[in-house]
Amino acid sequence: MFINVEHIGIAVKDLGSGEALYEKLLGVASYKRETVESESVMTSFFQINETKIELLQAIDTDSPIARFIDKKGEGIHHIAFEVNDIGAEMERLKNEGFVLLNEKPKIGADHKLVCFVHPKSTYGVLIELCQDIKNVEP
Ligand SMILES: CC[C@H](C(=O)O)C(=O)SCCNC(=O)CCNC(=O)[C@H](O)C(C)(C)COP(=O)(O)OP(=O)(O)OC[C@H]1O[C@@H](n2cnc3c(N)ncnc32)[C@H](O)[C@@H]1OP(=O)(O)O
Ligand SMILES: [Co+2]
Repeated sequence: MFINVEHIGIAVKDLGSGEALYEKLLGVASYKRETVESESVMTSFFQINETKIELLQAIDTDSPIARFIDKKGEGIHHIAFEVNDIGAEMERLKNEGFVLLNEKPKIGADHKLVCFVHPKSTYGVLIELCQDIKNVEP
């Protein structure tokens, strides 16, 4: 089951400048920076009540963020939904014909297990599913 929009991912060339601008815009500071080596990204999170913004900078040229910015420029990169059971939701979406970008849930930022749905399945929007690791059945 999808619960809510967990975060909106925004690709930026430089995290420091992105943080300065979003701090000015939102009126709150980033609450954490986190590098996800497996995704070749460095992230910075802002939270306004239940809504989070995730700024993403590539940490190498092979990063999906680097390719995205090369192709489309800086801007909204993905929408992440919190789900109650990422394994079950991946199965359901696969059966519904959505193209998943990873076979199994993978470790994301901010203590989450994540999976991505190919934008070609979703009218051009990269969708991320995420489940808080503390809510995952052992
Ligand atoms: C996990 C840590 C953190 C978290 O929240 O926990 C993150 O969110 S990390 C975010 C970065 N990681 C990912 O995005 C992983 C999933 N993404 C991918 O596997 C690729 O980026 C993929 C498959 C979406 C695109 O791969 P690539 O750029 O190598 O391929 P193409 O350039 O050929 O793109 C194919 C097609 O998709 C369009 N595209 C690419 N990225 C996006 C996007 N973010 N939103 C919408 N559309 C996108 C691209 O323009 C191509 O379309 P076409 O019409 O063929 O030009
Ligand atoms: Co994300």
